[in-house]
Amino acid sequence: MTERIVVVAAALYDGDRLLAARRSAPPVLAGRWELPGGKVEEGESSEAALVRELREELGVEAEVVARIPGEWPLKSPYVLQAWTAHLVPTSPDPKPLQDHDELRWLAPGEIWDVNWLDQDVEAIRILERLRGAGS
Ligand SMILES: Nc1nc2c([nH]c(=O)n2[C@H]2C[C@H](O)[C@@H](COP(=O)(O)OP(=O)(O)OP(=O)(O)O)O2)c(=O)[nH]1
Repeated sequence: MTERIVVVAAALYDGDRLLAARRSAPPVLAGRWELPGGKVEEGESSEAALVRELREELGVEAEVVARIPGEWPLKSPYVLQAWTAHLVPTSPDPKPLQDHDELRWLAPGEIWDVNWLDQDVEAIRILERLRGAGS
C-alpha cells in the first residue's frame, strides 16, 4: 500500500470571521491563501497535530471543534483534512511566525476576497454551506 500522509488544516473562527493565512513558501504555493496547519506526525492524532501546528505557526492556543466532511488530495502522498477550531480565551492573537507572511480575518462577505489554494476551495465551499445551513 502506498504511504498516505494527512495534512490537517484549521478553519479557525473568531465569532463569524475566518482566519486565512498567506503562504510564504515554497515558491509554487507562495502568495496563495490557505487554512493554517501542517502534517500529522507519526503516532500523533489529527487534533493534537492541529493544535501543535497552530501554536508553532501562529503562536496561538486553539481548541479543535469538528471535522469538516471530506478529504482532498494534495501532491502525493499528502491528503488534506480540515477541522473547525477556535482560540481559547487566553490565547495571544495570531501572528505569521512560520510559513506565512500575512494573515486576514475574513468576515462572511469577504470569504472569496483572497486567492485560496486550489486544493482548499472545496473545503471553503463546504464551510460556507455549513455556515449557511446553521444561520
Ligand atoms: N497547512 C496547509 N497546507 C496545505 C493546505 N493546502 C495545501 O495544499 N497544503 C499543502 C502545503 C504543503 O505542501 C503541505 C503542508 O505542509 P506544511 O508546510 O504546512 O506542513 P508542516 O508545517 O508540517 O511542514 P514541514 O515544514 O514540517 O515540512 O500541504 C492548507 O490548507 N493548509
